[in-house]
Amino acid sequence: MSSITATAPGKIILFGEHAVVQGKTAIATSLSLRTKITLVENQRDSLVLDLPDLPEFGKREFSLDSIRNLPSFKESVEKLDGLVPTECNPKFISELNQLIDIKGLHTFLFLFCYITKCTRGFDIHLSSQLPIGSGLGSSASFCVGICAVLLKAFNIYACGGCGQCCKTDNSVQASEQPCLPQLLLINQWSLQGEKIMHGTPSGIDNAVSTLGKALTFTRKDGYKPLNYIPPLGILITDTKVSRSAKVLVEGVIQRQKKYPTLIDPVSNLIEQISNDCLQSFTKYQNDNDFQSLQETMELLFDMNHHLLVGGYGVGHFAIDKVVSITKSHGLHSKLTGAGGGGCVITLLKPGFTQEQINQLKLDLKNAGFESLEATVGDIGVSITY
Ligand SMILES: Nc1ncnc2c1ncn2[C@@H]1O[C@H](COP(=O)(O)OP(=O)(O)O)[C@@H](O)[C@H]1O
Ligand SMILES: C[C@@](O)(CCOP(=O)(O)O)CC(=O)O
Ligand SMILES: [Mg+2]
Repeated sequence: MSSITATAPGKIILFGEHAVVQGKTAIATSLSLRTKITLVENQRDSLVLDLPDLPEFGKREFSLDSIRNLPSFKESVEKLDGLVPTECNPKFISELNQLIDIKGLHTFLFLFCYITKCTRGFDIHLSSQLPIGSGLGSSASFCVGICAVLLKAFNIYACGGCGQCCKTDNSVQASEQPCLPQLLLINQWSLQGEKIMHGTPSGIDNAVSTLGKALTFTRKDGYKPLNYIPPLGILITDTKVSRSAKVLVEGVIQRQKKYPTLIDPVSNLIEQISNDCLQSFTKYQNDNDFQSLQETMELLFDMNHHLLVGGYGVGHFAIDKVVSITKSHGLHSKLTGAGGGGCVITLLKPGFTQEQINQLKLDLKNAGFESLEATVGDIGVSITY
């Protein structure tokens, strides 16, 4: 078998992070920063995994027997159907922890075992343009890429193997976004992986990494593609403060349980912010009044940010510093993703010159932060084979 490669985009959440876990509407768009995974079958009945972005792991080899012999392996995977995404058996997770105590590897090995049943050996390399643990959905793009290549390698197709998913013409290297049924299968398997990463993920991160472009999301109704988003200028700044999305998500859940009368109004107001954003997008499509759109978006950024910090408690002094620096340039910012560090998004003004952007980036750099150049609305997961 020749190699199979998948790339999956990261994302920014414009509005609604954490509130989406509470069942509210969030709006997310994909980024041009992507995770790439390449898989080649080997004849050594082993899994050779190369994760250069995880220095504590690096490159290691697992004999498939060391996984197959885990006590609950057989009961966990033997009855599985690759077309039916299944949540990980908690017993199996604790046994994987005996094998290796790095959470991301539990996610990888869970997806590998449940989708492939450890029947064949592979050399796998995964790396990303995304900062890890920074609110740009690196975990989701990690899961989406893994699921895409494994389902492809084992010819597991929700569509039964349509022409879009199974190019037979060997003359050219096929590079395709899988068909929608296959995208939905990848998305659902990825959500199972995100459950290990995030504990209680809403599903928005894996949805936008799978489908790309922009979408609205609620836990009840899932995703709805956004057919149009205005050409907003967004600067992404990484505070370089690492944090655990799982801990932050759990913290908001516990705070809501403890103070429902205080937190539910916060979530309801964030829902209103998301809805007002959608209305402002539609208004702009009709009246082309960018000034009015910018003014509304700046207010929505400020409100959502302060509700995340004051209401959900997911701020951080480094985030405050980034917001303050951008404010000194007359700009409005909000944390994106789980918070507690990670990334901040800043709404650039239409008339901002490159010189002004460079000065802003220099001020942020001098304060110890790193600004990322990325465009929004990239395509979703893509497979080359
Ligand atoms: N390129 C990568 N290589 C290895 N592991 C990765 C990579 N990207 C993400 N991960 C996994 O995802 C975890 C980060 O997930 P999370 O805390 O949700 O951050 P994010 O906000 O980036 O999604 C990492 O700790 C690691 O386990
Ligand atoms: C905080 C949350 O709304 C988004 C998490 O984003 P990230 O993993 O920090 O990129 C959690 C979720 O929706 O699963
Ligand atoms: Mg994540």
